[in-house]
Amino acid sequence: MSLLTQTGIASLQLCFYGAGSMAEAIVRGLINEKLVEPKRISMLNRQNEERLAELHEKYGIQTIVQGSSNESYLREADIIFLAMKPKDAAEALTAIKPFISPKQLIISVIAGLSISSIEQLLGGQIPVVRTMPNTSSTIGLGATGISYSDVVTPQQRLLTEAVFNSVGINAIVDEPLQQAVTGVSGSGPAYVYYFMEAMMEAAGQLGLPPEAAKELVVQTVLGAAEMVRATGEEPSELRRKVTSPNGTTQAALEIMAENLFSETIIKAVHRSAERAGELGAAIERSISE
Ligand SMILES: NC(=O)C1=CN([C@@H]2O[C@H](COP(=O)(O)OP(=O)(O)OC[C@H]3O[C@@H](n4cnc5c(N)ncnc54)[C@H](O)[C@@H]3O)[C@@H](O)[C@H]2O)C=CC1
Ligand SMILES: O=C(O)[C@@H]1CCC=N1
Repeated sequence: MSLLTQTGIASLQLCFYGAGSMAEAIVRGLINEKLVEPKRISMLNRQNEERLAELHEKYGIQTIVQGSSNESYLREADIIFLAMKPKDAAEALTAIKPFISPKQLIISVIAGLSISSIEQLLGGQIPVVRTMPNTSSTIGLGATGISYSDVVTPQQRLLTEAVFNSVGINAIVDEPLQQAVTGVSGSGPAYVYYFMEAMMEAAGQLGLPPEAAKELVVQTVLGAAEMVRATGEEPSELRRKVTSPNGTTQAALEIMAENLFSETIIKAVHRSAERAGELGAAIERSISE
């Protein structure tokens, strides 16, 4: 029997609270992987019927604007995913508290929001999972950091890991390390896209047609990531193999080093992690006010 079958996930009801890009990424992954039937997934949003209609059309999931029949979807869900922006979290969790019971599993994807803040807002005995996924979950290549509250059962852990395994890989981390995960893999896809944008711009400046530029850049990034994965070699070693003495790569890397490429990336990752802490602290302040 597969791990997924053992968890019994196919018979559960899942409710996503917040209908943004992260919720869509996970839903799309779950449906593509045939882990859960669309009719077992509901999604609630504060507003924006158009967005919900689009998601219903695209995935066949149940979509509901907050205030209509959302109460029953929340009560009946076995797993509730919290997927609104950090600034909306305190208000949203306060609003759903009356419909939540300790039989349910809460999985948050909200940057910075601590397990203790969720417990404060929803009540202490509810099993809570804090995660930091990324948007590559959409295509089954996500990377998710997972942390559990003390009352999450071994079965609920299996279930959580099955969900995030179905949309990529995951790492179980101590909760304080979720800020680091945010800086590395939560925000990480954006750094890679930024790098690709710059590569494509340079390709255009050098005369390559946009389509060829995009294809070459995409394949280069894909190939480089796959080389690290498939060979098991360190990126520094693979970089050395590309870099002929006094050749073209060395010339390019010298420009990068002169312009503090490495230091800039390191600073950026630290800043993202720090920002996750700030977002969490702002929620904590709003709870104690
Ligand atoms: N986008 C990303 O790459 C990642 C995002 N996250 C986290 O996921 C969460 C959502 O991010 P996105 O999907 O990018 O944001 P988004 O802005 O695309 O979606 C947020 C959704 O929540 C809804 N919402 C806001 N207040 C609500 C309320 N009171 N009740 C119900 N729905 C409400 C909004 O209408 C919107 O549809 C954030 O907390 C973010 O930190 C985590 C990892 C990666
Ligand atoms: O930018 C953000 O705040 C979210 C969290 C990680 C990726 N996106």
